[in-house]
Amino acid sequence: MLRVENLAYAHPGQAEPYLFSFTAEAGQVTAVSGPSGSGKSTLLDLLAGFLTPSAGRIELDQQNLVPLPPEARPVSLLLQSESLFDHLTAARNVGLGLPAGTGRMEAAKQIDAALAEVGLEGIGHQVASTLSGGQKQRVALARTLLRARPVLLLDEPFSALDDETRMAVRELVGALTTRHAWHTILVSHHADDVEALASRRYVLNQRRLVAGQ
Ligand SMILES: Nc1ncnc2c1ncn2[C@@H]1O[C@H](COP(=O)(O)OP(=O)(O)OP(=O)(O)O)[C@@H](O)[C@H]1O
Repeated sequence: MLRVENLAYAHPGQAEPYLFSFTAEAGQVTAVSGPSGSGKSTLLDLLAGFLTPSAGRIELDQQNLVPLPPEARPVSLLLQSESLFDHLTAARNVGLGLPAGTGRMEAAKQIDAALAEVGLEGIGHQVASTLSGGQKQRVALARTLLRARPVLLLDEPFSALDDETRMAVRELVGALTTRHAWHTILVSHHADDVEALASRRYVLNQRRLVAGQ
């Protein structure tokens, strides 16, 4: 279980800190919504380690993550778009999720398996700039698979996609979360994404997270 307790942070110039507390279960999507400027990205940045809280804990299965720098956290981040290197092939982008020193044969095997799992068998040779928005998000998810980190942060991940693609990628996120027991935190403005995916919902209100409907 991911347990966030009284995680406090104020941006420069803010008199009152955000104070975040919530829990997220393995294998489930936990949604965080709230109006623009309410602090959703601030929460994700704290979880990813890009911001340092003034107090509070982030515990994953009893381990406190707060002292860990971003690269050592068991956390992956998937944004709206632009998370691939456009000049690299899909396979090279996926391979960035592998630990340094993975042998070539082993890397090729794992990359192929990850691409197949996200429904992109056989497109490994294609340069990322030639892929559709939905394919790019699938490649980013394949890279996340190889990173094998148990917390997945999603910041408006479907916003740049057309309706049909968004539903397919959304379904894939749900399936991967269940299969790999990820603690997936979804930040979304879209009620239908939250409705379709989230087992637990929180709303940011006056610098606090409150249980949503
Ligand atoms: N580096 C910063 N310095 C000062 N204030 C900041 C900084 N980053 C964010 N803020 C302020 O903190 C508040 C929360 O910002 P945040 O980006 O977390 O909101 P959000 O809910 O993610 O918004 P949106 O939905 O528009 O992305 C906003 O009032 C913003 O102006």
